[in-house]
Amino acid sequence: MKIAIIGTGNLGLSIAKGLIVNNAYTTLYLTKRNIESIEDWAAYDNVQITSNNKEAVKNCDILIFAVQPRHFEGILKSISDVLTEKHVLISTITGFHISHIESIIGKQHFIIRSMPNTAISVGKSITCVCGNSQGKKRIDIALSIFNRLGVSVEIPEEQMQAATVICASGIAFWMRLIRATTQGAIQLGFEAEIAQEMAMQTCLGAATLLVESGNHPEEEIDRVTTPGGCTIEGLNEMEHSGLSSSLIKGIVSSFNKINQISKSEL
Ligand SMILES: NC(=O)C1=CN([C@@H]2O[C@H](COP(=O)(O)OP(=O)(O)OC[C@H]3O[C@@H](n4cnc5c(N)ncnc54)[C@H](O)[C@@H]3O)[C@@H](O)[C@H]2O)C=CC1
Ligand SMILES: O=C(O)[C@@H]1CCC=N1
Repeated sequence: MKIAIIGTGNLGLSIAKGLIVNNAYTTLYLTKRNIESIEDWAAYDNVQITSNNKEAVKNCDILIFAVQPRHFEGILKSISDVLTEKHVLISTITGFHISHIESIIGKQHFIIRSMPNTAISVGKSITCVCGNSQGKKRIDIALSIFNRLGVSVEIPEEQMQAATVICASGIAFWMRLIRATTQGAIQLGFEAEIAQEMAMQTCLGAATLLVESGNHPEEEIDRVTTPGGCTIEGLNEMEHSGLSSSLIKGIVSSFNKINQISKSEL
């Protein structure tokens, strides 16, 4: 697979790392306006670095766009004359609707909208995808790329904003929970390093329990909460302080914001 990542910033570089570690390309082009910070990546086999998007498009079949929303339209216009029927376009751009992409380059192209997260760099992204009517014919290509870099699911485009909050912003939400747990552990007397190790591994253990058992979280909670014990004491105190409620309110705020951003992109 000849893959170009157009816009190699935070997300683009995470995708590049995932592709390189998993050996999931034959040729990989990484583009950026100022390539200085990514030049070292040219040391990997068959990785080309350029600021010339058209060159990357001409030499690749799969185009993954990871630029800020405000830059996307201009980039699409600038490459539209070199797009051909071989190209599959995969956008990761938040709030940028497929109809908007079609209005710039036409409906005839294979267009896929995706929402990965930065854990794609370690092969652990949950990536949601959807396509235009042409793109649906190539959705398997997108799913197979993203399945090598984690788990992917096809969802209706209407749910893409919600998926962005839960899956992409979700990385930041879970990081904050891990950090707060670490701070609690430090207060209980652990050194920062071991405190973070304990918080991370417990988080990983909890998620793995659910992934592997298919159980509901409350079933696993019941196994931990000894009647009259310390776990239920702590959990109830967290809930009195609004743990679940504050998480849900944060998710809804994030969703409202993404809808606002998305409207201004239309
Ligand atoms: N960061 C994240 O966790 C996620 C980001 N997204 C979306 O991915 C997109 C990129 O986000 P980030 O990586 O965080 O942004 P970023 O600002 O770190 O990266 C964007 C990159 O695009 C480059 N760029 C700008 N104009 C260009 C051009 N004409 N040609 C080539 N490269 C150009 C910039 O130099 C920059 O390196 C955004 O639309 C964002 O909404 C989606 C899911 C997760
Ligand atoms: O915060 C943002 O707006 C983008 C979308 C999801 C992750 N980063």
